[in-house]
Amino acid sequence: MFERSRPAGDRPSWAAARLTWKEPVSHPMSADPTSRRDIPDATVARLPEYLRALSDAADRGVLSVSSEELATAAGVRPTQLRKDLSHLGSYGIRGVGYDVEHLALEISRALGLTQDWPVAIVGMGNLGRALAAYSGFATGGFHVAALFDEDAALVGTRIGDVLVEPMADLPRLVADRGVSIGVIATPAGSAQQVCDTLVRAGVRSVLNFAPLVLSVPGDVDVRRVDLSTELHVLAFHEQRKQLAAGQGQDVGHGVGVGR
Ligand SMILES: NC(=O)c1ccc[n+]([C@@H]2O[C@H](COP(=O)([O-])OP(=O)(O)OC[C@H]3O[C@@H](n4cnc5c(N)ncnc54)[C@H](O)[C@@H]3O)[C@@H](O)[C@H]2O)c1
Repeated sequence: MFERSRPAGDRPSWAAARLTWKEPVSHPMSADPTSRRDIPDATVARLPEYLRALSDAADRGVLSVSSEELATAAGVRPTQLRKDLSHLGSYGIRGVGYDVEHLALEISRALGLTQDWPVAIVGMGNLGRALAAYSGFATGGFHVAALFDEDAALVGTRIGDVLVEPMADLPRLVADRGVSIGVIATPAGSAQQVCDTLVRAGVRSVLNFAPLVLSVPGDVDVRRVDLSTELHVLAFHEQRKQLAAGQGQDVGHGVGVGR
């Protein structure tokens, strides 16, 4: 159970809180922004889950949470949570726990979500259109700044307020709109070429939905999202459970190399 609460709705919105948040002068990370590099990658990977749990708590009007409550909501051990949050300089208060809003803002700041991130999406097919229309981007400081496709029939159409632009205009629009993150939603066959175009235009962070490993210069970060991989892992565990229950069966599917 979460400890203290106030009525949902009687709190500033996350967006408003993000905009009005002021760094405490004495905070270790405000004194030296480069110290954020000391947060281990595994901790960084768990921070979004903590933020989601805190956001859920705030939506219910909860003011403070214990490390046990937050750990349970995020699906980690309390010791792991405390260790992760110690990298942010957040130790909570004994008997009170963590202030939900303050911790959410600290995590948002550590993740870089307190600033605006213009995103460009390339490939306006089924997936690209769904991503472009996804309103959840805006809550993290991300906004869809540009959309691109090579298909002349799609260029000039709109998804929400944003026009689909031709690939030839990508370098200029990426520069003009300060795009910092590129999303690749093209078929695998064109993803490397699209990635090269984004990188040449100055993009240094790429979210790749196409099923292939991209080659990029050392200063470019690539994250790959692959639902098939997640399903494969689930299938593995499901198979284990079935075998343990004595009902395993091989229905003769080939190995899934043709994603
Ligand atoms: N990661 C995941 O979990 C996941 C889920 C679904 C789809 N996908 C992948 O996402 C990609 C898109 O899937 P989809 O169903 O939207 O495909 P789609 O065929 O509907 O759309 C692809 C779009 O990319 C455009 N395109 C192709 N080459 C291009 C290029 N060189 N420059 C600019 N635009 C180009 C096409 O004109 C088309 O509009 C595929 O690689 C697919 O495998 C990944």
